[in-house]
Amino acid sequence: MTRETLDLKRPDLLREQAFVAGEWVSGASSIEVRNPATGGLLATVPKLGAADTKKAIDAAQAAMKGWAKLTAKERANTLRRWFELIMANQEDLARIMTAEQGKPLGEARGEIAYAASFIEWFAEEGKRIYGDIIPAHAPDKRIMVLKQPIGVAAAITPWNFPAAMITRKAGPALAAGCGMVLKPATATPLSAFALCVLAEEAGLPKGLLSCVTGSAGEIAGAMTSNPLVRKLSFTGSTEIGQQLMVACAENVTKMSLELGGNAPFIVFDDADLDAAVQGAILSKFRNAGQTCVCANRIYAQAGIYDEFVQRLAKATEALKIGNGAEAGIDVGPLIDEAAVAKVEEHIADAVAHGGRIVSGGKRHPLGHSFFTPTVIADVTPKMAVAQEETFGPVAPVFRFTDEADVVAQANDTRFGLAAYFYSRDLGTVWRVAEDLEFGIVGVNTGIISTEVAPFGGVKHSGFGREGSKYGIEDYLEVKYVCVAGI
Ligand SMILES: NC(=O)C1=CN([C@@H]2O[C@H](COP(=O)(O)OP(=O)(O)OC[C@H]3O[C@@H](n4cnc5c(N)ncnc54)[C@H](OP(=O)(O)O)[C@@H]3O)[C@@H](O)[C@H]2O)C=CC1
Ligand SMILES: O=C(O)CCCC(=O)O
Repeated sequence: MTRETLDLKRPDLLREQAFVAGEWVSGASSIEVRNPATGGLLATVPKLGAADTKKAIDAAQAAMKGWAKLTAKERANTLRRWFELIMANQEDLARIMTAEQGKPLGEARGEIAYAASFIEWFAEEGKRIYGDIIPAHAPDKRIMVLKQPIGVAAAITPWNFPAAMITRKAGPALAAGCGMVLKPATATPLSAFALCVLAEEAGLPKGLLSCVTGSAGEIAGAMTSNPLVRKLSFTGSTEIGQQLMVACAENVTKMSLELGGNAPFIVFDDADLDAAVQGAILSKFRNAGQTCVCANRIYAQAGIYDEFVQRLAKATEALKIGNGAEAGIDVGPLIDEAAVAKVEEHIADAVAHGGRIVSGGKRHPLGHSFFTPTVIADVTPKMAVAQEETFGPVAPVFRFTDEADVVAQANDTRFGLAAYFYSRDLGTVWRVAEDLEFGIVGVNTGIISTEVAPFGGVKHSGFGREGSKYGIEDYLEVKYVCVAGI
Protein backbone atom coordinates (compact mmCIF):
# COMPACT_ATOMS: atom_id res chain seq x y z
CA MET A 1 0.00 0.00 0.00
CA THR A 2 1.40 3.46 -0.84
CA ARG A 3 2.35 5.69 2.03
CA GLU A 4 2.42 9.41 2.48
CA THR A 5 5.99 10.59 2.75
CA LEU A 6 7.06 13.36 5.08
CA ASP A 7 9.82 15.76 4.21
CA LEU A 8 12.04 15.27 7.27
CA LYS A 9 15.63 16.35 7.84
CA ARG A 10 16.02 13.22 9.97
CA PRO A 11 13.91 10.44 8.45
CA ASP A 12 15.09 8.13 11.27
CA LEU A 13 12.75 10.00 13.63
CA LEU A 14 9.79 8.34 11.94
CA ARG A 15 9.85 4.92 13.62
CA GLU A 16 7.50 2.03 13.06
CA GLN A 17 8.79 -0.01 15.97
CA ALA A 18 7.94 0.33 19.65
CA PHE A 19 10.62 1.06 22.23
CA VAL A 20 10.54 -1.71 24.83
CA ALA A 21 13.19 -2.26 27.50
CA GLY A 22 15.75 -0.34 25.46
CA GLU A 23 15.13 -2.24 22.20
CA TRP A 24 13.17 -1.22 19.10
CA VAL A 25 10.69 -4.04 18.57
CA SER A 26 8.11 -5.11 16.00
CA GLY A 27 4.93 -7.02 16.79
CA ALA A 28 3.25 -10.09 15.42
CA SER A 29 0.54 -7.76 14.14
CA SER A 30 0.40 -4.05 13.52
CA ILE A 31 -1.88 -1.00 13.58
CA GLU A 32 -2.18 1.58 10.81
CA VAL A 33 -1.53 5.24 11.53
CA ARG A 34 -3.38 7.56 9.16
CA ASN A 35 -3.31 11.27 8.40
CA PRO A 36 -6.69 12.74 9.44
CA ALA A 37 -6.36 15.50 6.83
CA THR A 38 -6.05 13.12 3.89
CA GLY A 39 -6.94 9.64 5.10
CA GLY A 40 -3.53 8.55 3.78
CA LEU A 41 -1.43 5.84 5.42
CA LEU A 42 1.57 7.20 7.32
CA ALA A 43 2.96 4.12 9.04
CA THR A 44 2.13 0.90 10.78
CA VAL A 45 3.09 0.36 14.41
CA PRO A 46 3.29 -2.81 16.50
CA LYS A 47 0.27 -4.14 18.28
CA LEU A 48 1.84 -5.25 21.55
CA GLY A 49 0.22 -6.48 24.73
CA ALA A 50 0.74 -7.70 28.27
CA ALA A 51 4.04 -9.58 27.75
CA ASP A 52 5.87 -6.59 26.29
CA THR A 53 4.39 -4.29 28.92
CA LYS A 54 5.72 -6.58 31.66
CA LYS A 55 9.13 -6.62 30.00
CA ALA A 56 9.12 -2.82 29.93
CA ILE A 57 8.10 -2.59 33.60
CA ASP A 58 10.85 -5.01 34.67
CA ALA A 59 13.41 -3.04 32.66
CA ALA A 60 12.27 0.27 34.16
CA GLN A 61 12.52 -1.21 37.65
CA ALA A 62 16.06 -2.45 36.97
CA ALA A 63 17.20 0.76 35.27
CA MET A 64 15.84 3.10 37.90
CA LYS A 65 18.01 1.54 40.61
CA GLY A 66 21.15 3.16 39.17
CA TRP A 67 19.31 6.24 37.87
CA ALA A 68 17.86 7.08 41.28
CA LYS A 69 21.32 6.84 42.85
CA LEU A 70 22.75 9.51 40.53
CA THR A 71 22.87 13.06 41.80
CA ALA A 72 20.01 15.28 40.71
CA LYS A 73 22.52 17.25 38.68
CA GLU A 74 23.67 14.16 36.79
CA ARG A 75 20.05 13.28 35.97
CA ALA A 76 19.43 16.90 34.98
CA ASN A 77 22.37 16.85 32.57
CA THR A 78 20.87 13.92 30.65
CA LEU A 79 17.40 15.47 30.68
CA ARG A 80 18.86 18.77 29.49
CA ARG A 81 20.40 16.94 26.50
CA TRP A 82 16.97 15.46 25.74
CA PHE A 83 15.43 18.94 25.89
CA GLU A 84 18.07 20.29 23.54
CA LEU A 85 17.61 17.43 21.06
CA ILE A 86 13.85 17.97 21.04
CA MET A 87 14.33 21.65 20.27
CA ALA A 88 17.02 20.94 17.66
CA ASN A 89 14.53 18.66 15.88
CA GLN A 90 11.48 20.85 16.46
CA GLU A 91 10.59 21.14 12.79
CA ASP A 92 10.69 17.40 12.08
CA LEU A 93 8.78 16.59 15.25
CA ALA A 94 6.16 19.19 14.33
CA ARG A 95 5.76 17.71 10.85
CA ILE A 96 5.29 14.23 12.26
CA MET A 97 2.71 15.56 14.72
CA THR A 98 0.72 17.48 12.12
CA ALA A 99 0.66 14.44 9.87
CA GLU A 100 -0.71 12.06 12.50
CA GLN A 101 -2.84 14.46 14.56
CA GLY A 102 -3.95 17.16 12.13
CA LYS A 103 -3.17 20.34 14.05
CA PRO A 104 -1.70 23.21 11.99
CA LEU A 105 2.08 23.18 11.70
CA GLY A 106 2.39 26.43 13.69
CA GLU A 107 0.50 24.86 16.58
CA ALA A 108 2.55 21.68 16.29
CA ARG A 109 5.79 23.69 16.49
CA GLY A 110 4.35 25.41 19.56
CA GLU A 111 3.47 22.07 21.12
CA ILE A 112 6.99 20.74 20.57
CA ALA A 113 8.44 23.77 22.37
CA TYR A 114 5.81 23.32 25.11
CA ALA A 115 6.67 19.60 25.36
CA ALA A 116 10.39 20.35 25.59
CA SER A 117 9.76 22.95 28.29
CA PHE A 118 8.54 20.24 30.70
CA ILE A 119 11.82 18.36 30.31
CA GLU A 120 13.84 21.53 30.87
CA TRP A 121 11.70 22.62 33.83
CA PHE A 122 11.77 19.29 35.65
CA ALA A 123 15.48 18.75 34.98
CA GLU A 124 15.96 21.86 37.13
CA GLU A 125 13.14 21.13 39.57
CA GLY A 126 14.71 17.73 40.35
CA LYS A 127 17.54 19.62 42.02
CA ARG A 128 15.10 21.14 44.48
CA ILE A 129 13.51 18.01 45.93
CA TYR A 130 14.16 19.12 49.48
CA GLY A 131 13.45 17.04 52.55
CA ASP A 132 12.84 18.44 56.04
CA ILE A 133 14.19 18.42 59.54
CA ILE A 134 11.35 18.60 62.06
CA PRO A 135 11.90 19.67 65.70
CA ALA A 136 11.58 16.37 67.56
CA HIS A 137 9.07 15.35 70.22
CA ALA A 138 11.78 14.00 72.59
CA PRO A 139 15.23 15.35 73.55
CA ASP A 140 17.09 12.21 72.43
CA LYS A 141 15.41 12.01 69.03
CA ARG A 142 15.78 13.66 65.65
CA ILE A 143 13.17 13.65 62.89
CA MET A 144 14.03 13.78 59.20
CA VAL A 145 11.80 13.73 56.16
CA LEU A 146 13.26 12.22 53.00
CA LYS A 147 11.67 12.41 49.57
CA GLN A 148 12.35 9.39 47.40
CA PRO A 149 11.27 8.30 43.91
CA ILE A 150 7.93 6.50 44.09
CA GLY A 151 8.98 3.62 41.84
CA VAL A 152 8.13 2.65 38.29
CA ALA A 153 5.58 5.08 36.85
CA ALA A 154 3.14 4.24 34.06
CA ALA A 155 1.62 6.82 31.72
CA ILE A 156 -1.35 6.59 29.36
CA THR A 157 -1.69 9.59 27.09
CA PRO A 158 -4.23 10.96 24.58
CA TRP A 159 -4.00 11.93 20.91
CA ASN A 160 -4.82 15.62 21.25
CA PHE A 161 -1.33 16.60 22.50
CA PRO A 162 0.84 13.75 21.22
CA ALA A 163 4.11 15.14 22.64
CA ALA A 164 3.32 17.49 25.54
CA MET A 165 1.14 15.02 27.45
CA ILE A 166 4.08 12.60 27.39
CA THR A 167 6.80 14.99 28.55
CA ARG A 168 4.52 16.51 31.19
CA LYS A 169 4.57 13.05 32.82
CA ALA A 170 8.02 11.74 31.81
CA GLY A 171 9.81 14.97 32.83
CA PRO A 172 8.88 14.86 36.53
CA ALA A 173 9.04 11.04 36.72
CA LEU A 174 12.58 10.83 35.37
CA ALA A 175 13.78 13.91 37.25
CA ALA A 176 12.51 12.36 40.49
CA GLY A 177 14.53 9.20 39.78
CA CYS A 178 11.71 6.96 38.51
CA GLY A 179 11.54 4.78 35.40
CA MET A 180 8.54 5.13 33.10
CA VAL A 181 6.47 2.92 30.82
CA LEU A 182 4.31 4.86 28.40
CA LYS A 183 1.30 3.87 26.33
CA PRO A 184 0.59 6.62 23.80
CA ALA A 185 -2.74 6.98 22.01
CA THR A 186 -3.14 4.60 19.09
CA ALA A 187 -3.92 7.52 16.75
CA THR A 188 -0.64 9.31 17.50
CA PRO A 189 2.20 6.91 18.33
CA LEU A 190 4.72 8.42 15.90
CA SER A 191 5.39 11.54 17.99
CA ALA A 192 5.92 9.29 21.02
CA PHE A 193 8.43 7.09 19.20
CA ALA A 194 10.29 10.14 17.87
CA LEU A 195 10.63 11.44 21.44
CA CYS A 196 12.04 8.05 22.45
CA VAL A 197 14.62 8.16 19.63
CA LEU A 198 15.85 11.44 21.06
CA ALA A 199 15.71 10.22 24.68
CA GLU A 200 17.94 7.30 23.72
CA GLU A 201 20.30 9.67 21.92
CA ALA A 202 20.40 11.92 24.98
CA GLY A 203 21.80 9.00 26.96
CA LEU A 204 18.85 7.90 29.07
CA PRO A 205 19.83 4.54 30.60
CA LYS A 206 18.63 1.49 28.68
CA GLY A 207 15.18 0.41 29.79
CA LEU A 208 14.44 3.49 31.90
CA LEU A 209 11.81 4.70 29.44
CA SER A 210 9.68 2.42 27.27
CA CYS A 211 6.90 3.19 24.83
CA VAL A 212 4.44 0.33 24.22
CA THR A 213 1.78 0.54 21.51
CA GLY A 214 -1.13 -1.83 21.07
CA SER A 215 -4.29 -2.91 22.80
CA ALA A 216 -5.15 -0.22 25.38
CA GLY A 217 -7.06 -2.57 27.67
CA GLU A 218 -4.35 -5.22 27.67
CA ILE A 219 -1.46 -2.82 28.20
CA ALA A 220 -3.32 -0.88 30.91
CA GLY A 221 -4.25 -4.17 32.60
CA ALA A 222 -0.60 -5.23 32.64
CA MET A 223 0.25 -1.88 34.21
CA THR A 224 -2.41 -1.82 36.92
CA SER A 225 -2.02 -5.48 37.90
CA ASN A 226 1.76 -5.25 38.30
CA PRO A 227 2.83 -4.40 41.87
CA LEU A 228 6.09 -2.88 40.58
CA VAL A 229 4.07 -0.02 39.07
CA ARG A 230 3.66 2.46 41.92
CA LYS A 231 2.12 5.32 40.00
CA LEU A 232 -0.21 5.69 37.02
CA SER A 233 -0.72 9.02 35.34
CA PHE A 234 -3.58 9.18 32.83
CA THR A 235 -4.85 11.93 30.56
CA GLY A 236 -8.01 11.18 28.62
CA SER A 237 -11.73 10.67 29.02
CA THR A 238 -13.44 10.60 32.41
CA GLU A 239 -14.95 7.20 31.65
CA ILE A 240 -11.59 5.49 31.08
CA GLY A 241 -10.11 7.39 34.05
CA GLN A 242 -12.84 5.96 36.28
CA GLN A 243 -12.15 2.42 35.02
CA LEU A 244 -8.45 2.87 35.72
CA MET A 245 -9.20 4.07 39.26
CA VAL A 246 -11.04 0.83 39.91
CA ALA A 247 -8.18 -1.19 38.43
CA CYS A 248 -5.57 0.72 40.46
CA ALA A 249 -7.34 -0.29 43.65
CA GLU A 250 -5.87 -3.80 43.24
CA ASN A 251 -2.34 -2.68 44.08
CA VAL A 252 -3.29 0.60 45.75
CA THR A 253 -1.39 2.35 42.96
CA LYS A 254 -1.10 6.11 43.28
CA MET A 255 -2.77 8.00 40.43
CA SER A 256 -2.95 11.33 38.67
CA LEU A 257 -6.00 11.82 36.46
CA GLU A 258 -6.36 14.62 33.97
CA LEU A 259 -9.81 14.01 32.52
CA GLY A 260 -12.50 15.78 30.58
CA GLY A 261 -13.43 19.43 31.02
CA ASN A 262 -16.44 21.62 30.28
CA ALA A 263 -14.87 25.05 30.49
CA PRO A 264 -17.08 28.11 30.96
CA PHE A 265 -15.86 31.32 29.29
CA ILE A 266 -17.68 34.33 30.79
CA VAL A 267 -17.72 37.80 29.27
CA PHE A 268 -19.05 40.54 31.55
CA ASP A 269 -20.55 43.81 30.27
CA ASP A 270 -17.45 45.77 31.31
CA ALA A 271 -14.97 43.49 29.49
CA ASP A 272 -12.58 44.62 26.78
CA LEU A 273 -14.63 43.06 23.95
CA ASP A 274 -11.80 42.87 21.43
CA ALA A 275 -9.65 41.02 23.94
CA ALA A 276 -12.57 38.74 24.89
CA VAL A 277 -13.26 37.82 21.25
CA GLN A 278 -9.59 37.15 20.62
CA GLY A 279 -9.35 35.07 23.82
CA ALA A 280 -12.48 33.11 22.88
CA ILE A 281 -11.10 32.33 19.42
CA LEU A 282 -7.80 31.10 20.85
CA SER A 283 -9.37 29.13 23.65
CA LYS A 284 -12.18 27.65 21.56
CA PHE A 285 -10.54 26.86 18.23
CA ARG A 286 -6.99 25.87 19.28
CA ASN A 287 -6.45 22.29 18.09
CA ALA A 288 -9.88 22.49 16.36
CA GLY A 289 -11.53 22.63 19.79
CA GLN A 290 -9.98 19.36 20.87
CA THR A 291 -8.39 20.27 24.17
CA CYS A 292 -9.74 19.58 27.62
CA VAL A 293 -9.27 23.27 28.51
CA CYS A 294 -11.06 24.62 25.41
CA ALA A 295 -13.93 27.02 26.12
CA ASN A 296 -16.98 24.74 25.91
CA ARG A 297 -19.72 27.10 27.17
CA ILE A 298 -19.46 30.81 26.39
CA TYR A 299 -21.58 33.12 28.61
CA ALA A 300 -22.01 36.72 27.43
CA GLN A 301 -23.79 39.31 29.61
CA ALA A 302 -27.00 40.82 28.23
CA GLY A 303 -25.54 44.31 27.64
CA ILE A 304 -22.88 43.07 25.19
CA TYR A 305 -24.47 39.80 24.07
CA ASP A 306 -25.47 40.75 20.52
CA GLU A 307 -22.28 42.68 19.84
CA PHE A 308 -20.12 39.85 21.22
CA VAL A 309 -21.90 37.18 19.16
CA GLN A 310 -21.57 39.23 16.01
CA ARG A 311 -17.84 39.92 16.55
CA LEU A 312 -17.19 36.29 17.48
CA ALA A 313 -18.94 35.08 14.33
CA LYS A 314 -16.91 37.50 12.19
CA ALA A 315 -13.62 36.37 13.74
CA THR A 316 -14.66 32.71 13.35
CA GLU A 317 -15.42 33.19 9.66
CA ALA A 318 -11.92 34.61 9.16
CA LEU A 319 -10.30 31.35 10.29
CA LYS A 320 -8.62 29.42 7.51
CA ILE A 321 -9.48 25.71 7.44
CA GLY A 322 -7.29 23.13 5.76
CA ASN A 323 -4.54 20.56 5.91
CA GLY A 324 -2.32 21.71 8.79
CA ALA A 325 0.79 20.95 6.77
CA GLU A 326 -0.02 23.87 4.44
CA ALA A 327 0.98 27.42 5.27
CA GLY A 328 -1.47 29.82 6.92
CA ILE A 329 -3.96 27.24 8.24
CA ASP A 330 -5.74 28.08 11.51
CA VAL A 331 -7.93 25.00 11.96
CA GLY A 332 -7.14 21.46 10.82
CA PRO A 333 -9.36 18.36 10.70
CA LEU A 334 -10.83 16.62 13.73
CA ILE A 335 -9.11 13.43 14.80
CA ASP A 336 -11.67 11.06 13.27
CA GLU A 337 -15.21 10.48 12.08
CA ALA A 338 -16.49 9.78 15.62
CA ALA A 339 -15.36 13.23 16.68
CA VAL A 340 -17.28 14.79 13.78
CA ALA A 341 -20.37 12.77 14.67
CA LYS A 342 -20.27 14.12 18.26
CA VAL A 343 -20.01 17.69 16.98
CA GLU A 344 -22.98 17.14 14.66
CA GLU A 345 -24.99 15.63 17.51
CA HIS A 346 -24.34 18.63 19.76
CA ILE A 347 -25.29 21.09 17.03
CA ALA A 348 -28.48 19.19 16.14
CA ASP A 349 -29.48 19.03 19.81
CA ALA A 350 -28.89 22.77 20.28
CA VAL A 351 -30.93 23.62 17.18
CA ALA A 352 -33.74 21.28 18.26
CA HIS A 353 -33.92 23.19 21.57
CA GLY A 354 -34.03 26.65 19.96
CA GLY A 355 -30.35 27.41 19.33
CA ARG A 356 -29.58 29.70 16.37
CA ILE A 357 -26.60 28.94 14.12
CA VAL A 358 -24.85 32.23 13.44
CA SER A 359 -21.86 30.82 11.63
CA GLY A 360 -20.75 27.43 10.28
CA GLY A 361 -22.80 24.47 11.48
CA LYS A 362 -21.74 21.99 8.80
CA ARG A 363 -18.99 19.68 7.69
CA HIS A 364 -16.37 21.51 5.67
CA PRO A 365 -16.29 21.00 1.88
CA LEU A 366 -12.74 19.61 2.23
CA GLY A 367 -14.34 16.34 3.39
CA HIS A 368 -12.57 13.80 5.63
CA SER A 369 -12.99 14.97 9.24
CA PHE A 370 -12.92 18.71 8.53
CA PHE A 371 -15.68 20.68 10.24
CA THR A 372 -16.51 24.36 9.74
CA PRO A 373 -15.98 26.39 12.94
CA THR A 374 -19.42 27.14 14.32
CA VAL A 375 -21.05 29.80 16.51
CA ILE A 376 -24.48 29.09 18.03
CA ALA A 377 -26.49 31.83 19.77
CA ASP A 378 -29.49 31.66 22.14
CA VAL A 379 -28.08 28.62 23.87
CA THR A 380 -29.77 27.43 27.08
CA PRO A 381 -28.85 25.09 29.96
CA LYS A 382 -31.20 22.38 28.57
CA MET A 383 -28.93 21.67 25.62
CA ALA A 384 -26.29 18.91 25.54
CA VAL A 385 -23.53 21.50 25.00
CA ALA A 386 -24.26 22.83 28.49
CA GLN A 387 -23.38 19.56 30.19
CA GLU A 388 -21.02 17.63 27.90
CA GLU A 389 -17.63 18.39 26.43
CA THR A 390 -18.05 18.84 22.64
CA PHE A 391 -14.31 18.43 21.89
CA GLY A 392 -14.76 20.17 18.57
CA PRO A 393 -14.99 23.60 16.90
CA VAL A 394 -18.38 24.69 18.25
CA ALA A 395 -18.85 27.92 20.23
CA PRO A 396 -22.25 27.95 21.97
CA VAL A 397 -23.10 31.37 23.45
CA PHE A 398 -25.43 31.63 26.48
CA ARG A 399 -26.97 34.94 27.65
CA PHE A 400 -26.81 35.92 31.34
CA THR A 401 -27.78 38.91 33.43
CA ASP A 402 -26.12 38.79 36.83
CA GLU A 403 -22.87 37.56 38.36
CA ALA A 404 -24.29 35.15 40.93
CA ASP A 405 -26.43 33.48 38.28
CA VAL A 406 -23.59 33.01 35.79
CA VAL A 407 -21.24 31.65 38.45
CA ALA A 408 -23.95 29.15 39.47
CA GLN A 409 -24.44 28.11 35.82
CA ALA A 410 -20.68 27.85 35.25
CA ASN A 411 -20.33 25.60 38.31
CA ASP A 412 -23.34 23.48 37.37
CA THR A 413 -21.30 20.70 35.77
CA ARG A 414 -19.66 17.50 36.96
CA PHE A 415 -16.39 18.80 35.48
CA GLY A 416 -13.93 21.27 37.02
CA LEU A 417 -10.80 21.72 34.91
CA ALA A 418 -10.48 25.22 33.40
CA ALA A 419 -12.69 28.32 33.50
CA TYR A 420 -12.20 31.77 31.97
CA PHE A 421 -13.76 35.19 32.44
CA TYR A 422 -13.30 38.72 31.18
CA SER A 423 -13.98 41.77 33.36
CA ARG A 424 -12.19 45.02 34.16
CA ASP A 425 -13.70 45.36 37.63
CA LEU A 426 -11.31 44.39 40.40
CA GLY A 427 -14.09 43.24 42.73
CA THR A 428 -15.60 41.01 40.06
CA VAL A 429 -12.17 39.58 39.27
CA TRP A 430 -11.52 38.48 42.86
CA ARG A 431 -15.04 37.27 43.64
CA VAL A 432 -15.49 35.24 40.47
CA ALA A 433 -11.96 33.79 40.52
CA GLU A 434 -12.62 32.57 44.07
CA ASP A 435 -16.15 31.28 43.40
CA LEU A 436 -15.47 29.23 40.26
CA GLU A 437 -15.11 25.55 41.19
CA PHE A 438 -12.28 24.75 38.76
CA GLY A 439 -8.60 23.85 39.06
CA ILE A 440 -7.52 26.56 36.61
CA VAL A 441 -9.00 30.05 36.11
CA GLY A 442 -7.96 32.39 33.29
CA VAL A 443 -8.83 36.04 33.94
CA ASN A 444 -8.79 38.23 30.82
CA THR A 445 -6.92 35.51 28.94
CA GLY A 446 -7.93 32.43 26.97
CA ILE A 447 -4.53 30.73 27.20
CA ILE A 448 -3.33 29.42 30.54
CA SER A 449 -0.91 26.61 29.67
CA THR A 450 2.71 26.87 30.78
CA GLU A 451 5.17 24.46 32.35
CA VAL A 452 5.65 26.76 35.35
CA ALA A 453 2.01 26.60 36.57
CA PRO A 454 0.02 23.72 38.10
CA PHE A 455 -2.34 22.14 35.54
CA GLY A 456 -5.16 19.94 36.78
CA GLY A 457 -8.79 19.75 37.76
CA VAL A 458 -11.36 19.02 40.45
CA LYS A 459 -14.55 16.90 40.49
CA HIS A 460 -14.86 14.61 37.45
CA SER A 461 -11.94 16.38 35.78
CA GLY A 462 -9.59 14.41 38.00
CA PHE A 463 -6.87 15.08 40.54
CA GLY A 464 -3.14 15.68 40.75
CA ARG A 465 -1.27 18.56 39.20
CA GLU A 466 1.15 18.56 36.27
CA GLY A 467 3.85 21.14 35.61
CA SER A 468 5.24 23.61 38.18
CA LYS A 469 6.84 22.78 41.51
CA TYR A 470 3.73 20.71 42.36
CA GLY A 471 4.14 18.40 39.36
CA ILE A 472 7.06 16.45 40.78
CA GLU A 473 5.38 15.68 44.12
CA ASP A 474 3.22 12.98 42.51
CA TYR A 475 6.36 10.99 41.68
CA LEU A 476 7.82 11.13 45.21
CA GLU A 477 7.20 9.28 48.43
CA VAL A 478 7.66 11.02 51.76
CA LYS A 479 9.66 8.96 54.25
CA TYR A 480 9.85 9.94 57.92
CA VAL A 481 13.05 8.82 59.65
CA CYS A 482 13.16 8.93 63.45
CA VAL A 483 16.66 8.67 64.93
CA ALA A 484 16.83 7.88 68.67
CA GLY A 485 19.64 7.65 71.23
CA ILE A 486 21.21 11.03 70.57
N1 LIG B 1 -8.39 15.27 29.01
C1 LIG B 1 -8.07 15.25 27.75
O1 LIG B 1 -7.15 15.88 27.34
C2 LIG B 1 -8.76 14.38 26.83
C3 LIG B 1 -10.11 14.18 26.91
N2 LIG B 1 -10.71 13.38 26.03
C4 LIG B 1 -12.17 13.24 26.09
O2 LIG B 1 -12.48 11.89 25.85
C5 LIG B 1 -13.29 11.77 24.68
C6 LIG B 1 -12.96 10.48 23.97
O3 LIG B 1 -11.64 10.52 23.47
P1 LIG B 1 -10.75 9.20 23.44
O4 LIG B 1 -9.56 9.36 22.63
O5 LIG B 1 -11.66 8.08 23.10
O6 LIG B 1 -10.26 9.13 24.95
P2 LIG B 1 -9.76 7.86 25.74
O7 LIG B 1 -9.89 8.15 27.17
O8 LIG B 1 -10.40 6.65 25.20
O9 LIG B 1 -8.22 7.76 25.31
C7 LIG B 1 -7.16 8.28 26.04
C8 LIG B 1 -6.08 7.22 26.25
O10 LIG B 1 -6.64 6.13 26.99
C9 LIG B 1 -6.42 4.92 26.27
N3 LIG B 1 -7.47 3.96 26.54
C10 LIG B 1 -8.58 3.65 25.80
N4 LIG B 1 -9.26 2.66 26.37
C11 LIG B 1 -8.58 2.29 27.47
C12 LIG B 1 -8.78 1.31 28.48
N5 LIG B 1 -9.84 0.51 28.47
N6 LIG B 1 -7.88 1.21 29.47
C13 LIG B 1 -6.83 2.02 29.51
N7 LIG B 1 -6.56 2.97 28.58
C14 LIG B 1 -7.44 3.11 27.59
C15 LIG B 1 -6.36 5.36 24.83
O11 LIG B 1 -5.75 4.35 24.07
P3 LIG B 1 -6.15 4.10 22.54
O12 LIG B 1 -5.79 5.35 21.83
O13 LIG B 1 -5.32 2.93 22.18
O14 LIG B 1 -7.62 3.82 22.51
C16 LIG B 1 -5.54 6.63 24.96
O15 LIG B 1 -4.19 6.30 25.11
C17 LIG B 1 -13.01 13.03 23.89
O16 LIG B 1 -14.05 13.35 23.03
C18 LIG B 1 -12.85 14.03 25.01
O17 LIG B 1 -14.12 14.45 25.44
C19 LIG B 1 -9.99 12.72 25.08
C20 LIG B 1 -8.65 12.87 24.96
C21 LIG B 1 -7.94 13.76 25.82
O1 LIG C 1 -6.22 18.80 26.47
C1 LIG C 1 -5.41 18.46 27.30
O2 LIG C 1 -5.48 17.41 27.95
C2 LIG C 1 -4.21 19.22 27.62
C3 LIG C 1 -4.34 20.64 27.30
C4 LIG C 1 -3.07 21.10 26.77
C5 LIG C 1 -2.54 22.18 27.57
O3 LIG C 1 -2.95 23.30 27.33
O4 LIG C 1 -1.69 21.91 28.42
